[in-house]
Amino acid sequence: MMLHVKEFPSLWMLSVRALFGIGFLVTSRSASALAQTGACQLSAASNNHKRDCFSGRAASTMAQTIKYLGQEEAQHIDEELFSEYGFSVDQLMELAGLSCATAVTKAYPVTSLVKAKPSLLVICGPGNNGGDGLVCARHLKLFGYEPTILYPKRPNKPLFQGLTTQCQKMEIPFLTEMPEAKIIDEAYNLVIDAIFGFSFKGAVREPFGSILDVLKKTTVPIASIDIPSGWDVEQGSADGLQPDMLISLTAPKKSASLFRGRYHFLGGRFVPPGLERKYQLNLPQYPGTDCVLRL
Ligand SMILES: NC(=O)C1=CN([C@@H]2O[C@H](COP(=O)(O)OP(=O)(O)OC[C@H]3O[C@@H](n4cnc5c(N)ncnc54)[C@H](OP(=O)(O)O)[C@@H]3O)[C@@H](O)[C@H]2O)[C@H](O)CC1
Ligand SMILES: [K+]
Repeated sequence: MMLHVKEFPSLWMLSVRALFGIGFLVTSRSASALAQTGACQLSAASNNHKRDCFSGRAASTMAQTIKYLGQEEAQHIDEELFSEYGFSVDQLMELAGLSCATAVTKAYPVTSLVKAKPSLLVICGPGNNGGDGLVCARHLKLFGYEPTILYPKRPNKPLFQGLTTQCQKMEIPFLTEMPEAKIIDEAYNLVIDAIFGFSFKGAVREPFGSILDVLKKTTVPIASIDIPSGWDVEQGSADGLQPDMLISLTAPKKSASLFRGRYHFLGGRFVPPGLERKYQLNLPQYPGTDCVLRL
C-alpha cells in the first residue's frame, strides 16, 4: 500500500510509542491503514502487544469460518429470537449495547485517549441500532467516558423513551443539532455510529444524509455498531463511511467483509445453540465470560 508523505508523522509516532510500550489512540484514520500494513511488527518490543497481534491473527483465521449474513437472514434470526426463543427487544438491546461499550473500552481505553476529557459523540438513528447506541452510551458513562448523544429522530415508543430518560438521568448531554466536522474533531476522541443497522435500505433520507456527509469529513475514529451507517447491508459502499472499528452483533453481515478499519469485534453473545445450528452461524468461542471477541 502507498503511504502519502503527510502520513509519515503518524508512522513515526506509532513506532516511537510502540517501542516505549505506550498505549495510544490514533488521532486520525490514516493510522488505521498503517495498522493493517504491519504496525504490529513495529511493536515487537512489547510482549503484550505481540500477544494481541498473534491472537488477532488466530482470530482472523477463525473468522473465515463464521457465516456472514445477508440482510434477510439477519432479520429472520432477529425475528426468531423474539418469536421462537422468547426474548424481548430490550433484553437483547441491553446485551448488544453492553457488548459495544465493552468493545470500545478494549480498543480505546480511557487512558489512551488524546484529548483532556474522555469525550465521545454517540449518534443514534431511529431504529433498534439507535437503541443499541443509547444503551452503549449509558454503559460507557459508567465505564468512565463522557459521552454526548445526538438523537435527531426519536420513535414514539416506551422502549426508546425509557432509554432516553435513563441517559438523561445519567447526566449524559443531548445535542440539538449535528456539529460541524471541525468541531467534532476538536471536541471528541471517538464517534460512535448507531444510526442504521441491518434494516437500512435505499437512498439515505434526511436528516441522516447531512449527518453522514459531516461524518465523512471528520478525522476522529468512528466505531460503527453492527454496520457502517449508509452502507448497503450486503454490498457496502465504496464512497461511504470508513470506520476504524466495527462491532458486528450476533454475526457479521455480508458487507463486513469490506471493512478495512483496525478493530472488528463480534458482540451480542446471546445466540441459543439451536438457532446457531439452524443458520449454521459457526460462531467462534468467546473467551471465558467475555461478551465480545476480536475477529
Ligand atoms: N439480533 C440482533 O443481532 C439484534 C440486533 N439489534 C440491533 O437492531 C438493529 C436492527 O434494528 P432495526 O430497527 O430493524 O433497523 P435499523 O436500526 O437498521 O433501522 C431502522 C430504521 O431506519 C430507517 N431507515 C431505513 N432505511 C433508511 C434510509 N435509507 N434513510 C433513512 N432512514 C432509513 C427506518 O425508517 P422507516 O421509515 O423505513 O421505518 C427505521 O426507522 C441491528 O442492526 C442491531 O444494531 C437489537 O438491538 C438486538 C438484537
Ligand atoms: K451503525
